[in-house]
Amino acid sequence: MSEYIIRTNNLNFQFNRQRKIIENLSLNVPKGSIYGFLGPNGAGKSTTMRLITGLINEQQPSIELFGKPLHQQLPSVFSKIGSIIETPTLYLHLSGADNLRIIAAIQKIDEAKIQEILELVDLKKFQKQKAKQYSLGMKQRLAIGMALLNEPELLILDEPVNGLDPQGIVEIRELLKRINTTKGITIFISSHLLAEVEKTCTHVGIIHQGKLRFEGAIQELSSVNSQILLHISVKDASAYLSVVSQLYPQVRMADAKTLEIALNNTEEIPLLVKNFTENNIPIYALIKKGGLEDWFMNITQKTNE
Ligand SMILES: Nc1ncnc2c1ncn2[C@@H]1O[C@H](COP(=O)(O)OP(=O)(O)OP(=O)(O)O)[C@@H](O)[C@H]1O
Repeated sequence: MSEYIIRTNNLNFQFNRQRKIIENLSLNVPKGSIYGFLGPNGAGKSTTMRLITGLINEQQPSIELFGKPLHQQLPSVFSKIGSIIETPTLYLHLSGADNLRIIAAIQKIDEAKIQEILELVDLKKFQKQKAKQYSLGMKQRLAIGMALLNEPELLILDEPVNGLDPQGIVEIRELLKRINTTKGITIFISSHLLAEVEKTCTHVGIIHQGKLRFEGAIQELSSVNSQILLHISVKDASAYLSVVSQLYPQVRMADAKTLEIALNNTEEIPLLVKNFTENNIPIYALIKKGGLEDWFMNITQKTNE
C-alpha cells in the first residue's frame, strides 16, 4: 500500500453556521508526489492548506500528516513542513542571502546550508542583491528557499505561480520538479490553472465549492476525460451523412450544416480531416468540444447541485 504524507478523512470546516466551506473532503497525498490541489477561486484551497498547516484549527480531528493524526503531533510536526500560505514575508531592504541568514539564525542552520539553498533555487549569482531588486519570480524562489532551510519532508505552497510571467512560471515549475526529485520532498501546491497542474504535478485533486470532484494520478485525469466532440461545418450535412457514417458510425447531424462526431482523443483529428478530403467533403470549420478543459470548466462552474 502507498504511503501518504497528507490524508484528510471527511474534513469539514465552516467559519460560521451559515455555510460549510469544506465538505467531506478526503485527500490522499502520496509520499514523493507533486500533488496539485486544483480549483477555481473561492473553492476552499487556501482554507484546506491553512487547516493542514495549523494556521486555523480543525473542528473535528480529520487530518493525518505522515501517517498520524495532526492533533497528536502538535506543534512538533511543523518542523517537518515548509510552507508558503500567505504572501511570503521578505525583508526587501536586505540581500537574498541575508533573508536566508535571518531564518537560519533562528533555526541554528549553518552558512553551508544557505549556499546549498541559493544554488538549489538558482539565486547564487544574485545573493548579494537586495530582495527589492528581485523580480517576482526571484522573490518567490527566495521564499521557497526559506521554506526549505530546515530540510522539510513536505512543502506546501499556495498558488506558487500566481502573478508570475511565463518565464517565471517555467522557473518555478522546474524548481519544484528539482526539489521533488533531488531531495525527495513531497510537494502539495494549489492552483486554479489546469494546464499548470498538468505540466508540473504527478497527482491531482480537484475541489469545487469545498467538495472533492476528482482525485488521481495525472495520467488518469487525461485518460478518463480525453473524449471529444467535433462539430464539422459542411455545405449540406444530410448529403454527406451516409458516406461519413461508413467511416464514423457514431456521426449525427447537429444541424443542416453541421456533422457531430465523437472521437476518443484529439490525435484522431488529422485522420478525420484526411478521410473527409479523400471523400471530397469540404470542411468549412472544425470546432472541438469536450476534452479535459471543457470537463474541468464544467465541473468547476456548476453552482450548488
Ligand atoms: N476568514 C474567513 N471568514 C469567512 N469566510 C471566509 C474566510 N476566509 C475564506 N472564506 C471563504 O471561504 C471560501 C473559500 O475560500 P478559500 O480562500 O479557501 O478559497 P481558495 O480556493 O483558496 O480561493 P482563492 O484562490 O480565491 O483564495 C470563500 O468563499 C471565502 O470567501
